[in-house]
Amino acid sequence: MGIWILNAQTVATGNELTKKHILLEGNTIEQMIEAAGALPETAGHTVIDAAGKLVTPGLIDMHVHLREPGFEHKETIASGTRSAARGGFTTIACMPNTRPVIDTVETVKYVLDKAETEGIVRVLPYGCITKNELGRELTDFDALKQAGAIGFTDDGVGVQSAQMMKDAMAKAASIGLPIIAHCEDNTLVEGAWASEGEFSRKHGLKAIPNESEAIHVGRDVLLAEATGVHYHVCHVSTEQSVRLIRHAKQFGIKVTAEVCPHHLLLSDEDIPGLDDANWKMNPPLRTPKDVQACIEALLDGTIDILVTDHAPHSEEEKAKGVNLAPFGIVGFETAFPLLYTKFVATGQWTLQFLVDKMTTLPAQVFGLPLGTLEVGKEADITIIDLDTEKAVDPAEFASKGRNTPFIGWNLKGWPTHTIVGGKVVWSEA
Ligand SMILES: NC(=O)N[C@@H](CC(=O)O)C(=O)O
Ligand SMILES: [Zn+2]
Ligand SMILES: [Zn+2]
Repeated sequence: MGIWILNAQTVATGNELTKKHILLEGNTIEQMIEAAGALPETAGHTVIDAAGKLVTPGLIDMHVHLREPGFEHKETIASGTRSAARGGFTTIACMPNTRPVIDTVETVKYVLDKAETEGIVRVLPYGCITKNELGRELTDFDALKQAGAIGFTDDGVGVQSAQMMKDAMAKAASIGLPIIAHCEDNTLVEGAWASEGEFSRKHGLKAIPNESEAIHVGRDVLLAEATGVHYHVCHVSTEQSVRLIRHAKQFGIKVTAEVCPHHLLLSDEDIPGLDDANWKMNPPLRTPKDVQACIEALLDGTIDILVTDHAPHSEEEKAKGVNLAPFGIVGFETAFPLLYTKFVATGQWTLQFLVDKMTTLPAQVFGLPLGTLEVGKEADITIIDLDTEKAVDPAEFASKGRNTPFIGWNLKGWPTHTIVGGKVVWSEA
């Protein structure tokens, strides 16, 4: 018994949609037929009527924090994957800044086992670049790869030593896995949480300059050139980083990059004040000029993909005030509606552009056999209601985290069904 998705509106080119009936059997897409004339014979199958809805390849998020092991009060693999599914994501790649960090075979296996038993979407773990993310000693890349790590990153902190980064890149290149870099020079950011801009000036705050990010990007593209590694830049947020990535790509350096919805939709000038830590994230919200540069970079392909950097924290932690609260905001359950409403519904992006940046392109960048709607491929599918407008209400989140600056935003583009390997893992109640 399979699943027939009837009258699915799939993305053709631009904003054009093609109506199809799609049959899922086992874990694969078995048939896709033009929806014209009589309906297919559906007896013996589950039927989902997708009339009027958008049907896309399952969304892929290559930068998320699931917090397990160690920070289960913030999120677990169970709650995090439910949050992902509710946001339409079928595959997520999780960062290793847990406790313990994911720097051993055992911890990689722990995450994969938990994902298998308690998760509801595909979970791909990254391993640490350095032991304990301390920047002093490389982890065992061969062993971590063997255990299932899909790349290496010390996300949460930048690798401060150029020599350490170069060694990491050389090793990663030799085993064909990417380095995913959180770009941040610690000597330039100490004690600050807001970026250099109107907001920090107005409030007399010590500020994080754009160079703190871009210095690492500039250093690392040179090291990537020298080592031949696939180098992927995390959460790009500055005009300077964009410029360096664009330049590196022109020279044929194997660099790819990601950007988060919040760095495309919010600037430092939107931060309402000093009493809400839901506006505190790393990298910080930058100036309107940086926001514009990131949007342009996504449009011209300098930035390859969209990610959420879903970073849940508890309400108690975020209530400590802007100076003490941890950096980070949740992202799974608002990403698609935010981007659809603000960029596609306003006519700035095509639907195809948005969907590609969240499906086909992340799969391509990381070499995953996912991200397309084709017969014979994995039946990972997201069904989305593009019409119903609803306000963001964190109380409805499946995530344990409620830390979002987008509370109350009226959005369209809410997922209604998330299908992983031919199974409906989440659907709207
Ligand atoms: N993005 C954040 O603000 N926080 C992330 C760390 C990170 O992605 O660097 C976290 O782990 O909370
Ligand atoms: Zn980071
Ligand atoms: Zn992160």
